[in-house]
Amino acid sequence: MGSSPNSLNGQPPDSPSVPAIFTDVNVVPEQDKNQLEQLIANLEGEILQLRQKQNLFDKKRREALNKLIDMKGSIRVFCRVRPYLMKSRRKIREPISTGSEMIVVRSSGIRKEFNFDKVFPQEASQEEIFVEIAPLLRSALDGHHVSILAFGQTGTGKTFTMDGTNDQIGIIPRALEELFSQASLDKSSSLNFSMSMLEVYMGNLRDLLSPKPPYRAYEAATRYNLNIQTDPKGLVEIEGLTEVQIPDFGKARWWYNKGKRVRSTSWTNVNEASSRSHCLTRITVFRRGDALEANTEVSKLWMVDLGGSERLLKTGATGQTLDEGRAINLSISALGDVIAALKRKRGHVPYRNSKLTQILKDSLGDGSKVLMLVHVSPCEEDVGETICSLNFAKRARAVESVKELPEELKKHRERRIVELEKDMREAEEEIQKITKQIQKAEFLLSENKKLFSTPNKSFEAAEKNLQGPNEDLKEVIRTTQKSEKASRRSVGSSLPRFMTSTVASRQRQSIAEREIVGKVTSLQSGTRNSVQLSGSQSLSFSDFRFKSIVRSSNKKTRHGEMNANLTVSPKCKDLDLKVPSLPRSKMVTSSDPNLRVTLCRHKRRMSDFI
Ligand SMILES: Nc1ncnc2c1ncn2[C@@H]1O[C@H](COP(=O)(O)OP(=O)(O)OP(=O)(O)O)[C@@H](O)[C@H]1O
Repeated sequence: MGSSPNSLNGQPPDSPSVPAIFTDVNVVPEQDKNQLEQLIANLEGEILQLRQKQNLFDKKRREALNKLIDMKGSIRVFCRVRPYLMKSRRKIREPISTGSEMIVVRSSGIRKEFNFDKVFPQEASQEEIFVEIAPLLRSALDGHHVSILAFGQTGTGKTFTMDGTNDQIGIIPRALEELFSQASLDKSSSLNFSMSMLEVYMGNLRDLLSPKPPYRAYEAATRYNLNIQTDPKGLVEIEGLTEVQIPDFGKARWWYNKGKRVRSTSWTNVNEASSRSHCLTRITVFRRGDALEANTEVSKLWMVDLGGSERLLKTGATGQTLDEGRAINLSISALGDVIAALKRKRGHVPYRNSKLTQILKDSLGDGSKVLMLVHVSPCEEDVGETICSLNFAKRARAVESVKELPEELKKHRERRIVELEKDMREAEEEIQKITKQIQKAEFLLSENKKLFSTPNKSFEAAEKNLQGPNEDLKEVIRTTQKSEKASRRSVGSSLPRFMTSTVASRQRQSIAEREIVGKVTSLQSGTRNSVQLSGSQSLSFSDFRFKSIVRSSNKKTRHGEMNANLTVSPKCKDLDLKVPSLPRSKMVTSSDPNLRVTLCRHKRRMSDFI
């Protein structure tokens, strides 16, 4: 799930295809190798330090998010009003009106007001709902158990919210995608996921992902009655439940669709495709820190589409459908009791009253985050059901709701929330910055390692290899040699005065060097201008070979025969020359804290070029 060590900003750096002919020219003498070795060790140390810093900020971010969610309430309740459907009878005076955290039901002279953490009106999009869910997913990735439960009257849009349609994707498929996308950004730990899906149908558990055994009826194969076990630590496990590894979003989506197809649906008078059971999707998150904190944390994310609560008389249910309805209602009421007991911090929490609450036992209590999404219909004829559902949701909501807090405490709470949000943002920004620095350092490290492993052949030997058909490349190297010989007199302190550089030439040279450093830095940050060299392959303007190659290539450019491997920017031809070869004493290093790239230039022995 991490990116390649050489990648910059998650992108593999552009590495030029280095012709073998140039590889042989890359000669690293012994003394340079020692220096290179030191450089590699420094970079490794830097990476280690940066990782430690990254872990620290990640811890800060996790703590801030956790406090933030707890401050907002670890059991939160959202309400969503379904839009009118084609078949709905619409009255001029609508019974439901909404505010951002309030819903009012008016009918036959009664007026009831309910407050929730968030109320989504009829026109709310799937995206708007998901935005509010996303922090909980982050919390699950951080190691907390999270449960997202959709409930409400039959036909009010629970399945629409949780699963959605092809063009209006719901919470579960979005969450799957988001988990993988967040995991790919998380460089401080490695995250792996597995998935299970089950259905609680008439008090029995059915594995929705169980493999289809040959020679067996499908129904029989899936109608397992699974046992729920609780280990001494209080962790719940469902015996024999299929758990599949999901390495990527595509696989996750595939398994999810498979489980969905098995879910039982049957016909009632209220909803054409009514869910007759509770459908539970569990994503288990395995979070493993880096070597510094190597333990694996396991957390569960439950996304539950509860069966429709309904007045059984109204649905016209009889026989099995009536029993299904009763079972659904019983377990929803048991869930309400559990949440009420948790909220009142009662010693006894009645988990055992239903299979649903037994399954969710370890994901509803202390340290877990619970989000209940109550769904209601906008229609007049459903007002009774709507009030029932809203009363249930109200019971589930935290007692210490913000409305009931004294003004002073409310203000303090709001201030604290702003502070925590700021802390979280700052920590996230730092993490991003450090991640980029690590990527750069890793890139430099790998480049220098490549340089280190370059075979130590002589330049003459390299020249012997110049037998290939590429005359342009040969020409570049020959010109380089000639030019180096010719200009070696200009280097060194023993040069006659008239041959030393003028003020103007020194200025030109220093501008040129600065620009090269700039080019390399921009390459490190993943921006590909016309620079085709990796960091350690850049040439300094003062390098003889560089100058001569520039001259040679410029000449060629003028004649329109530029070598395909050489690119010259129209703006600054000399400085943008890209040669996919590696001058022997050019190493790329970085200086902490900003990992600024500098070219480590070395004095050359003149014999190197003869
Ligand atoms: N927000 C919405 N926007 C558009 N259509 C919606 C919305 N909510 C629900 N619907 C539509 O209403 C119908 C019933 O929705 P859905 O099946 O999701 O209800 P449900 O609560 O899951 O029902 P049941 O409990 O019987 O399974 C579907 O046709 C669905 O597409």
